[in-house]
Amino acid sequence: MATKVHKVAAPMASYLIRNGPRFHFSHNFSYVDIGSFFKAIQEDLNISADEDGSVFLKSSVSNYLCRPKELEEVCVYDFESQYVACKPVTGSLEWAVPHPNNDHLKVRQLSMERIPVISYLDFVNTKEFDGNDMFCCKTEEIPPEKLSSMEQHAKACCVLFVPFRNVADLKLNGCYLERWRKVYQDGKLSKKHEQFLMNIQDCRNSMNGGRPVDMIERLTVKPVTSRYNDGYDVEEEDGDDILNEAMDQFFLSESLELGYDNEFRDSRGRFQCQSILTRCHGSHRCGKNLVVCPNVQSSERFIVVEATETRPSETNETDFSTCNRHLNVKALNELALKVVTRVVDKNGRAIDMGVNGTLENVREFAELHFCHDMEQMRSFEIIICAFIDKLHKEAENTATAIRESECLQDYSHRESKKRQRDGIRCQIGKVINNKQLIGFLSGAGGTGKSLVTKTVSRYAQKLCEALHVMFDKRSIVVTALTGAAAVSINGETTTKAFAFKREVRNELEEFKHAYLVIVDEISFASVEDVDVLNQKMKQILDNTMAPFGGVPVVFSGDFTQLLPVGGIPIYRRDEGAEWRQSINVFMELKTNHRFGKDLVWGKLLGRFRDHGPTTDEVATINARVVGARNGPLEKNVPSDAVYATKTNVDRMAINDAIFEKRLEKTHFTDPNRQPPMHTLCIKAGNPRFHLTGTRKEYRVMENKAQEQNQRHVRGG
Ligand SMILES: Nc1ncnc2c1ncn2[C@@H]1O[C@H](COP(=O)(O)OP(=O)(O)OP(=O)(O)O)[C@@H](O)[C@H]1O
Repeated sequence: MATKVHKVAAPMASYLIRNGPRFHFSHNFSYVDIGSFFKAIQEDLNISADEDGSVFLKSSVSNYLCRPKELEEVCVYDFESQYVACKPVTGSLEWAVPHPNNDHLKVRQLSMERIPVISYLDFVNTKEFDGNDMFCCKTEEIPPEKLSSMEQHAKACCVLFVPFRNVADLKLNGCYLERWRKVYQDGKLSKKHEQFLMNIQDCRNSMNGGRPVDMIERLTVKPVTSRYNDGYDVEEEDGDDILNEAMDQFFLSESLELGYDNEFRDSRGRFQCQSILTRCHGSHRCGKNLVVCPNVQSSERFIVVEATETRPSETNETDFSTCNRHLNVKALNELALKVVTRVVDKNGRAIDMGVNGTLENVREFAELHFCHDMEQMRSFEIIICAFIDKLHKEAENTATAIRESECLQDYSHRESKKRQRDGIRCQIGKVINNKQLIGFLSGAGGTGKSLVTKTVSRYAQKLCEALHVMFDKRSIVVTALTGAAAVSINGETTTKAFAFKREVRNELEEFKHAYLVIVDEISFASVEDVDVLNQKMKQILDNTMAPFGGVPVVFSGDFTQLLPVGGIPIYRRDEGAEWRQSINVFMELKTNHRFGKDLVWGKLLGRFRDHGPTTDEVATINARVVGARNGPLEKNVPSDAVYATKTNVDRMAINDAIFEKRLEKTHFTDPNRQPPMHTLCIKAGNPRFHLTGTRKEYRVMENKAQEQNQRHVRGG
């Protein structure tokens, strides 16, 4: 890790370690190649050199095998972390067995331990022999296929933690497993080594397990077509059973001491699953999923499902077996009659609800999610109605085939359903004036633009699921002009989604079920960007007649925020006229929700945006400067405060200061003491200044790095 606020994940830390020259490290590393030990074992650990003196075994292997007599009881792990083969110095130890480089190398103990870097791929996943028993303690009869993976696992463990000179030392009764078992049972494995092994095994066992899928792919809801045929009952699944099961899991897992890891929503979007790394001695577990309800505060976890509308589906003639990606009018008819469930808290307040695509339902959903913000509610209504309208259109396109399959049904019954659906569609269509929506969702930062677009996706996802229609990253194409904005709305960049930088290939298949396109951070778009988007969408969707290929589009952003890099902004009177004219709905959000805890500040920023600062407002800000007269004191700045700085030099200085504070708490001033294992300090700069982890040296290095960077910035 680097500082309190800038943590480096394990893969990045490992990358930095491997590509070190540019960085300083508080700890040293040594690579333990267990693979070469395995290879040497095959050759019976036979160390020899031929006539011209070339060594048969890898040096790390021969170093260990010839280690001095004093180190007889030292295992590979400790040898690699505490000793080194080097030119003879006072106090260095003699090899016990003639070493291939006997004449110019001896063994010396390091003053500062190194961290052995071990590849967990050399270990076996303990799931292969059940029970996650790393120490292979279970002695009951083991099936032969499990025995061989246990043996392999025991071999790796023995090589690392059992002192040996020859293969016989690693085996008992001819097998590694017996030796490893004995070592553990005799208490010869230290607690420290046990912990290291557990860490390695955790990495190995969790490989490819629980890795969250692509953020965008997570949205995909696959249609479940067989449910109806299997007698699947909507009311039953929406009822208490699923909830009780989820809550059972939740309470069960709460009793454990857990560290949270990944989070993802279940496919129904109702519960949030958290996958957790758990670890217990003995019955060693690696990962676990638990389910919580995302909308409920911890004090209000008891929730019930209440079906407020109990009108049952009026027929049982549903046949969704043909329904896959394709919508049909019948499914839409059925949906309007479906029970709409609401999840309520213990006080009876609704906290989540089902969807059925009617205008009434859309409005209720909006009320639930936007807490009386009328502009947000209206914007949501317009955008989601454009989506639903497109769904109806697609259903109409597939209607011919469906009608044929329905020809044996009672004509009048079919007609009455059609009338009902036409009524619903008419209401939805009116909201968007029966036009292709090309909307602009605007509002200052914090007014909830992202929340509106996310809620649209949420409703759409639920609706598609209820319709048994595939919902994926192309059902609503969520894009943003910048990568950072794209990540924050779980989308992709507009450039990537619409092939800005390459020829359009055959994307129609991928996009033919696109019901809505969202383009966020539109202030970053230049006039050319919008033009390219229009052309590309026409090409991809194979529809040159309608703007943007005929799919509803919502541009979202705030022109008082950042401008395009190097292009002409689209709000310019002349150049952006075409874009402005294409917009047929303008939605502006006005209530700022980001500053709920500091309304004065929120209002002040709002006025800044609209009119520029007044003298009084400048005075208000100055009164809040840390250290100013009557202003807040530095010691009162919360430790998790976010800093905005103008230059990288300031940013670095602040980060360094935070890090320095942490070191004060965790590191010793004595340079001879080992830096603690919990913090690995990696710092860019000149590697000549070696970071040993003491506070004093760190400060020296920090000043040098600072100086260099200052020079760099000034010079550049
Ligand atoms: N109706 C609401 N009720 C409560 N909180 C809300 C509401 N609308 C938005 N928020 C909260 O306000 C914060 C800002 O919302 P959001 O990020 O959607 O704004 P934004 O307009 O997209 O901002 P920016 O332009 O900076 O990206 C978020 O934490 C969001 O959850």
